[in-house]
Amino acid sequence: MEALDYHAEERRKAEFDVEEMKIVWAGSRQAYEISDRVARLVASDPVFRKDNRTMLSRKDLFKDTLRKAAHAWKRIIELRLSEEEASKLRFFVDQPVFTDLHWGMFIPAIKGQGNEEQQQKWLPMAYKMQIIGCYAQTELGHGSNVQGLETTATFDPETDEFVIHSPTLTSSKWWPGGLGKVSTHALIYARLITDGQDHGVHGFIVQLRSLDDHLPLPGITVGDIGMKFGSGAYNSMDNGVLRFDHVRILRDQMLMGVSQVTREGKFMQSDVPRQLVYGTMVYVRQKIVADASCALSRAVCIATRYSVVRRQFGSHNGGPETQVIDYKTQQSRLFPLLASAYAFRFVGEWLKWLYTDVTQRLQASDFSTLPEVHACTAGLKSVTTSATADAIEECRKLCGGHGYLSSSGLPELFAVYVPACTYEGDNVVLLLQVARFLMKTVSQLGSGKKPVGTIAYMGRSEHLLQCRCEVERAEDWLKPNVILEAFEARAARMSVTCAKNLNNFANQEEGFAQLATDLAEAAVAHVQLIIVSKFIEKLQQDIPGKGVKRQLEILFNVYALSLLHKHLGDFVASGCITPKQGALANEQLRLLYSQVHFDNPSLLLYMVLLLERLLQSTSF
Ligand SMILES: CC/C=C\C/C=C\C/C=C\C/C=C\C/C=C\CCCC(=O)SCCNC(=O)CCNC(=O)[C@H](O)C(C)(C)COP(=O)(O)OP(=O)(O)OC[C@H]1O[C@@H](n2cnc3c(N)ncnc32)[C@H](O)[C@@H]1OP(=O)(O)O
Ligand SMILES: Cc1cc2nc3c(=O)[nH]c(=O)nc-3n(C[C@H](O)[C@H](O)[C@H](O)COP(=O)(O)OP(=O)(O)OC[C@H]3O[C@@H](n4cnc5c(N)ncnc54)[C@H](O)[C@@H]3O)c2cc1C
Repeated sequence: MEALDYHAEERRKAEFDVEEMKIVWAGSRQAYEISDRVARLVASDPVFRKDNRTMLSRKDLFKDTLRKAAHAWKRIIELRLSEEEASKLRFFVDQPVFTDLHWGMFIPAIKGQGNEEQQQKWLPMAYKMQIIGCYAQTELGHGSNVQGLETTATFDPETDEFVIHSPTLTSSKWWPGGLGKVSTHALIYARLITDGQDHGVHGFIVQLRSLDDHLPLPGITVGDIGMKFGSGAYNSMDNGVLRFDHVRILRDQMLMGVSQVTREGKFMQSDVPRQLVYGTMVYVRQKIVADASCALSRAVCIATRYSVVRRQFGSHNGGPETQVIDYKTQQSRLFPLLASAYAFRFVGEWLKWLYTDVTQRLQASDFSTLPEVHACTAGLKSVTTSATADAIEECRKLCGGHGYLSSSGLPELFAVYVPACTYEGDNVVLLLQVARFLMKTVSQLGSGKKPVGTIAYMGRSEHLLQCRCEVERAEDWLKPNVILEAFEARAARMSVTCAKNLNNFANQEEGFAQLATDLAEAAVAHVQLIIVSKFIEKLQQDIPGKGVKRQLEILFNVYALSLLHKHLGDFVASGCITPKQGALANEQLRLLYSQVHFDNPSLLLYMVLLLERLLQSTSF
């Protein structure tokens, strides 16, 4: 049977309503319709072709990218696409490009950290792309440590200007996307200095290139930092280097939404947390979580198609060989990745709500949920991108030799995706931020301050440290409350143990440094609990369509039980489950794999409906 006929056959065998499942994946019928419409628009437009990407030189790749970006902008204007449709179109063009940072960071930063006048001045030009902006925070010497940045912005009361300067080689801005060739402006994060006093890092809008001839302005040295990982991939992006030699900007070019400098040079810190200067990073981190589910679904889609079509060994009496998807080892490697795509999709939907909620609260000067939002965005960005990067590599291996071919789509997908573990915050550094939040919560347990939201379970830690999971048979692991309690007990035990061990150190900072690995692992346990709990909440919603909810329940159990199996040591050490109960969980997982199989290609292949036209380079 031809591969495509087989796919059609597999779809027909689906025991659930594929059309409704597409809506679940997209988040709503409207979102699905927009995605499908824009995906068809991109797939049918030869300008957006991708199959030649890995064969182009860096220069031709960059020209090709500029051409696509210009064509995308032209189509957005011609078709009067909405902001959501335009964002989808840029997403489906699927090539790292300067507009990612212009729309994804430069504009959000002005909206989040600029005052009303600055928004009115800069946003209209940015929306019309009369100026192109980038987000220039990282320097050659500092990326993770934002408070270590060296670029200076010194206020000159004589002229009512800031002098932007790169005092050292390591203060050179290094990495900003869009900086190397395209951006006319940058959002520069620099040390604010007034009257000899250093007020820490703040944002400044600085013009880099002339709007007439695009040449760098006086005092500006700017260029591209060169080839990056792999051919094609992120080399379509002009990540750049930038140095300032006493460049003067007007005072009103400091973003004044969070803090201000008066005409007299007085620094005014509004009564808002200084960390709002980091707000754009929080915004992007929550976007990256949803993006992880997309990248993961693409890799799993390729690996599933291969696994359904590929046959190897097992022929009897000249009959067909065995489909590799029927091997238990293939299933145990592939199906948890399929389940993870859904898990990340749903937690990404929730995180978008959490971010929207905190944005509304901030407008009412309610900062109460800011610490939790920071911990959730940092932790989920870290855990989902690490898992997705590992999963894309696993999908390559699941496809045998073909997975290593560019035409499989996997090498390019891997090369474009893996920097997500680094940009917008190194994943370990972000886990340590989560750990800091966990330790602070544990330290306050006796204070009467009741933990709420995603950390509420910590308020039940006394019970959780004693609880024993009620599992006597494998099918007991199919109960969401049993799984949830196991994950809560594991996370609580790991955090409380770290907190106790920290008390063995006279100096908390020294203790945190010595226990950093344990703290990072406790952070992972906390974040995985959030993902599991949001999947459960999704299943508690009304999910229409024949068999759709049933399939999602199977995927939930595959996701949770495969994690439990992978981290069994943590769960058993927490005392909440016994080795025998762990074995029963693994037995249940094996049973689930056989259920997922018969629907798997349909589950996956409907996702292909959205993406296969974009995986033009996938040749099998
Ligand atoms: C290709 C596209 C694919 C996917 C994306 C899709 C859409 C996205 C849209 C647009 C983006 C486009 C493309 C994305 C691709 C590439 C872009 C990449 C851009 C970048 O990389 S920009 C640079 C990113 N850099 C970082 O993330 C730096 C990481 N470091 C930090 O954030 C900080 O240095 C720190 C948090 C590690 C430490 O900060 P600090 O020293 O000031 O703070 P402390 O650790 O001392 O903590 C003090 C206190 O503050 C709290 N805190 C810290 N941070 C925050 C925060 N952000 N919000 C709220 N609170 C915060 C901390 O918890 C402490 O509180 P406590 O109560 O005192 O404990
Ligand atoms: C493709 C790409 C695009 C980018 N785009 C932009 C952009 O547009 N704008 C921008 O400003 N930046 C951008 N960046 C830079 C990016 O944000 C930084 O690289 C990132 O924040 C990591 O910082 P770093 O490079 O200093 O890594 P480092 O912090 O030097 O990390 C190196 C190692 O040190 C470890 N480490 C560091 N600190 C600690 C600690 N306290 N405890 C334990 N371990 C620690 C890390 O875990 C890691 O293993 C981009 C980077 C990439 C790769």
